[in-house]
Amino acid sequence: MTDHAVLSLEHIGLRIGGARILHDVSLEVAPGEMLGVIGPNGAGKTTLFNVISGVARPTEGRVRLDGADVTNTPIHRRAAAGLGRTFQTSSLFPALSVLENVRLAAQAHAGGAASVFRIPRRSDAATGRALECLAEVGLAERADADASGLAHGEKRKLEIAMLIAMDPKVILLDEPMAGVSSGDVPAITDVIRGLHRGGRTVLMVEHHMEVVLGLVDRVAVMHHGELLAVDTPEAVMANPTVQSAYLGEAV
Ligand SMILES: Nc1ncnc2c1ncn2[C@@H]1O[C@H](COP(=O)(O)OP(=O)(O)OP(=O)(O)O)[C@@H](O)[C@H]1O
Repeated sequence: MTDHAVLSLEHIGLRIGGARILHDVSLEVAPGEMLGVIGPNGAGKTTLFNVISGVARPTEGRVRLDGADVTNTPIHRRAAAGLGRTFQTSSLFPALSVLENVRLAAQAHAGGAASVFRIPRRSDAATGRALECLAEVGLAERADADASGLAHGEKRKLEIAMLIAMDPKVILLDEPMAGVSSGDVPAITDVIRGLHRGGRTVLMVEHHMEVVLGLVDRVAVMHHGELLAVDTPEAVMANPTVQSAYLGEAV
């Protein structure tokens, strides 16, 4: 491992029963880097994110966050150490306002319990932080709307605002464009680009190839649980092994 990696995977392997889900995956991610993870269906992308975030334990190898071995660290402690994963839409509180949802995330990060029964007062520090996060994703003017009334693309922005409120060093985005209408793709792309500009490290699994190739510094290509290539988008697109992994389809 180099001194510079904010996230480091060392020879990660995962077997479930007799099945080899991940095999010898080694990867180093530099601070502030944006890395795309691509690969055909079933390649192991989501499982790799599960290993990084602590949802799954690898059967071989180590995960390091800022140099510290977090391989056996539970999910919530990894989150407190700066590893953030997008909230799914199902984790929004639909009856609360957009602002209140983000404020709960800010409050949870500050050490309070995220509960609908303990909503902090409007004037507190968490409110200010929540408003900043909403401004960062372009949702400030929707602060008072009910979360349930948001359009799908706006909900995605709200999920990202809630993530920012947790102040993560490393952000994992699992298919941020899934279910997003083509009209909303440019706006969500801009929000993700903004995360990166803020100096955060972002890893993104995404099937929408144009989005990935247009956003990331490097692309990691997975196939059958192994890392086939990690390189710039241009080099990956030109890589014959990668092309054959996609069964001859244009990448
Ligand atoms: N808990 C599990 N038990 C058994 N097999 C599993 C388990 N979790 C994942 N797998 C298998 O591991 C492989 C990788 O799955 P994973 O969801 O990580 O792939 P993926 O690249 O994210 O796929 P997709 O692009 O379709 O989301 C698949 O063949 C899947 O069926």
